[in-house]
Amino acid sequence: MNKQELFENIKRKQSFLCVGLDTDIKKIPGHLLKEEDPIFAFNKAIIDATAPYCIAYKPNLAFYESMGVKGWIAFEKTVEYIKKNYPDQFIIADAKRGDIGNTSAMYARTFFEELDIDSLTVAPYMGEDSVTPFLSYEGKWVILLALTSNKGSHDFQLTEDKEGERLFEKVLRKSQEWANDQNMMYVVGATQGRMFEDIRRIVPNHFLLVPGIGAQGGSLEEVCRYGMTPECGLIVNSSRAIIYADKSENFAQAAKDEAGKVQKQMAEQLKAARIV
Ligand SMILES: O=C(O)c1cc(=O)[nH]c(=O)n1[C@@H]1O[C@H](COP(=O)(O)O)[C@@H](O)[C@H]1O
Repeated sequence: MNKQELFENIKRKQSFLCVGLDTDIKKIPGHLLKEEDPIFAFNKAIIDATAPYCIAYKPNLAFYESMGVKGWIAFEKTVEYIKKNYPDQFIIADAKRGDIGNTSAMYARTFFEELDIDSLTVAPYMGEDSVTPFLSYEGKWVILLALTSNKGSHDFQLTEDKEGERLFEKVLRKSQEWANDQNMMYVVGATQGRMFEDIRRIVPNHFLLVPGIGAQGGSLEEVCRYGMTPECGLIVNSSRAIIYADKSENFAQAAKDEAGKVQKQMAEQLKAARIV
């Protein structure tokens, strides 16, 4: 999916919500455990319930890999299900990969050839040759970690060099030598508030993947105030607050209600910015 198609989907659905499929066998409703593949059964119900309100899904690989082969199968089935039934959804494999060049090339093959997923989160800290193997796939996206939502983002990302440039700023600046706003996005946590202003000075047109609303307490309103562009430029993720809104047999309806609520707030933001 290219940038223009993504923007068209955002306008049509009046939403820039990404539902995070962080599916934990210990958190899903008990009645699903008798299903042959409980993780996939849960994801399928969540996807069917939330698809009208979102434009992207982000399965986080940690939740699947923690279950070994069974988890990997559930992940593949989930990706296939979205592609077959909701082909307008942008799929993000949240795997935070990146390694020496020939190893990154194998990760790229896994996610972009074998699974044919739209995008992958990538860690930038091994530098250019660890990122460029992901960039040779037409129509695929690298989503590079820039300023993350967690407390530990202060440990490295906010440290300054002698010239006063912070590490996340260096990541944003340097990586533009490798890619552009048609094949790279950046992760910026919703908890980072006014930092979005600094980020937009360096990357005014790139899409940002913004996790951290909902369970982590980030403010959608603040993210939009400081981070939105004329083409929206935001994909805002919420995982736990949507998929575990209710742990009874009513879980899918509760996820639908929660996604619907966030979509309404997003529609208001898009209207206020005169995007829709
Ligand atoms: O790359 C990510 O998606 C990510 C980056 C970041 O800075 N913070 C962050 O929370 N995430 C991911 O976004 C999701 C957030 O989940 P909730 O806090 O449950 O909405 C998890 O899958 C995290 O791994």
